[in-house]
Amino acid sequence: MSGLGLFSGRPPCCLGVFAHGHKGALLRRAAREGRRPWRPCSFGGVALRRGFWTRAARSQEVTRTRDRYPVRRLPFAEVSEEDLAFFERVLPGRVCTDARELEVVNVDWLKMVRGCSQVLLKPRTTEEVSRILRYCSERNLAVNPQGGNTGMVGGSVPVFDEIVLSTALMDRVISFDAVSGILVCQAGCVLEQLSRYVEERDFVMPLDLGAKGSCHIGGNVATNAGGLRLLRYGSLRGTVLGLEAVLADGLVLDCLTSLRKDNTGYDLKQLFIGSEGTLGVITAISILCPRKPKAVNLAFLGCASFAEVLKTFSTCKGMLGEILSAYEFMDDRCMQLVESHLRLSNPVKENPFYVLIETSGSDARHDEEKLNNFLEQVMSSGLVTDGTVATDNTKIKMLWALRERITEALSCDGYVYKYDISLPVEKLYDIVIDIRSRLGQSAKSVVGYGHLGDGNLHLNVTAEAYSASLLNAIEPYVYEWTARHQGSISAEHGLGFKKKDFIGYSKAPEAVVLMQRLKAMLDPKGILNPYKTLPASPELAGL
Ligand SMILES: O=C(O)CC[C@@H](O)C(=O)O
Ligand SMILES: [Zn+2]
Repeated sequence: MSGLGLFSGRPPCCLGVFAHGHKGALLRRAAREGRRPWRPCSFGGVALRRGFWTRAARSQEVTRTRDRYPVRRLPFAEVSEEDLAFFERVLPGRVCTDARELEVVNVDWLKMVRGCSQVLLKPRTTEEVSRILRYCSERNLAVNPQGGNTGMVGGSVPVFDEIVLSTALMDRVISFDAVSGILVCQAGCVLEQLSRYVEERDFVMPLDLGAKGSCHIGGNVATNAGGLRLLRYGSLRGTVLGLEAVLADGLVLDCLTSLRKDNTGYDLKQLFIGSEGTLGVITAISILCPRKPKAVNLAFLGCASFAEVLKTFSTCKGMLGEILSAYEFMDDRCMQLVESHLRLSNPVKENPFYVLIETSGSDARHDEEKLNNFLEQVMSSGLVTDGTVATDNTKIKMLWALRERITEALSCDGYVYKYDISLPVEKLYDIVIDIRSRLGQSAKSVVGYGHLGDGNLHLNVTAEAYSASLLNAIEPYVYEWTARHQGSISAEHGLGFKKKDFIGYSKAPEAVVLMQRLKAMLDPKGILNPYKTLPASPELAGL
C-alpha cells in the first residue's frame, strides 16, 4: 500500500495508477461524475520488438539434437541428386540447399534443438505438397513440415536430416465471408497478417499469441496453439471449422467445409488439430472469426499472494462475466526479468504477483462501468494492492508486453527449461514453490506465469547453461507432480521432440497405443515428422 492517494509512489510512467487507500471513494466519485477514476499518462518509452521471434539462429552455438539426446536415426533414405532433380522439377527455383538458409530452419528459435537437414522445400500449392509427399513416401524420405518455427518443444525442426517442407509460400487468403466471419486461407499465412486482414473487416482472429508476427496459422492448428484469447473464444478445436491436409502418401484429404454444424460421421479434422504434423501436412484451414469488440479495456493489478490472485479471478468471473476476455498472471520474478533484460517498467508498485485482466465488449460505457465496479470491489476488499488501467490501443499493447515478453526475457536469462502444465487452479502455483525449493541455488530463476483463466501454468527454470544433472532434478519430477494432481504435462505447447516420451503421464497406455495405430495407418512408413509427439513404439511391431 503506497498511501500516496491516486498514485502508487512509482514514477509516473504508467497509464493511470490507483493505490489501495482512498481508491474506493475515488472510484465511486469518478463513477458518479461519469469520468474515469484513473489518470492517463505516458508509459516510459517501451518499444515492442517483433524481431525476437524472427531472429536468425546462430546454429554453431546450438548442440546438435542427436549429440545431446539419446536418439537413433531411423532407416530412412538419404536425399540423392536424383531426388533434388525431381524436387526442382516440381518446385522450380524453390528447392534450397544453401547452408545459411538451412541453418535457420534446422534450429528452433529457443536455440535448444538442432537438426542437420540438407534440403528445404517451399511449395506454393496443395498439389505441389501432394506430389512431394507421394514421392518421399515412395522413396522412404523423412519430411519435417515447418510453419513459422516458433514452437516450444522442438517439434518444428528436424532431428536428423529430414527434408524441411516449409509452408512459408502458402500464404494466400482464399475467401472471407463478411456475414459469418468465416475465413478460409492457406496454411502459411502469418497470424498477425491474418489478424490485420480480418480486423480491417471488423472481425478478429479467435487466437492471439506472443509469436503472432512469425507463426503460421497452419502451424497453430497443427499444434492446437492456445494463447491469450482462449478464455474468451475457446480452443482451435472449436473455432476451426474445416481443413485440408495432405497425407504421407500424397492423398489430399478435403475436409475444408465452412459449416458450424456437421454431424456426418467422424470429425476427421480433429485428428490433424494438435497432431504436430505427424499425421498429415495441413495445407488450408477454414476458421470462424468473432466480431471485433468495440471496447477493450485492460487492468494490470498487483496482488499480495497467490490466494489473492485466485480470489480476484473468482470475483472477476462473477462481476465481469461476459466481457472478460483474458485473465493472465505472472510472479514477481517474471517482472524482475522483463525489467532487467528488456527494460520494461513496472507500472504498479512491487507485489509478489501481478494479474492482467482484459475485457472486450460492444458498449464502452457499459464495460467501463462494470470494470469500475469490479476494481472498486477488489481494491476496497484488499484483494488487489495497486493497479493501472488502459483503454487506448497503444497503451493496451504496452501493458500486454509485460506479459507477452516474459518468454523473451527468460531467453535472455540463460538456458531455459520449459514446462507448460494444466492443473486445477488452486494448485497452479504450488509446483513453482516446490521446484524452487527443490532446485535451490542450482537454478538461476524459477518462475511461474500463464493463462490462469485456463488453468495453464508456464513454469520456467533458467540456468547459466544446459546441464543434464539439473534436467534430471526437474524431470520426471515435474511430470510426476503434475500427474499426481490430475494435470496435463502439456497444456498448449504440444509434445514435439522434447516431451514425447512423457505422454504416459497424461494419457492411458491404451490411448497411446491407439494413437500409435492411427499413426501407423495414416503414415505406415513413419516419414512425417519422425521422432515427434509419440514415443518409439514397440507395440507397433505386433500390429
Ligand atoms: O515461454 C513459455 O513458456 C510460454 C510461451 C507462451 O505460451 C506464453 O503464454 O507466453
Ligand atoms: Zn502460453
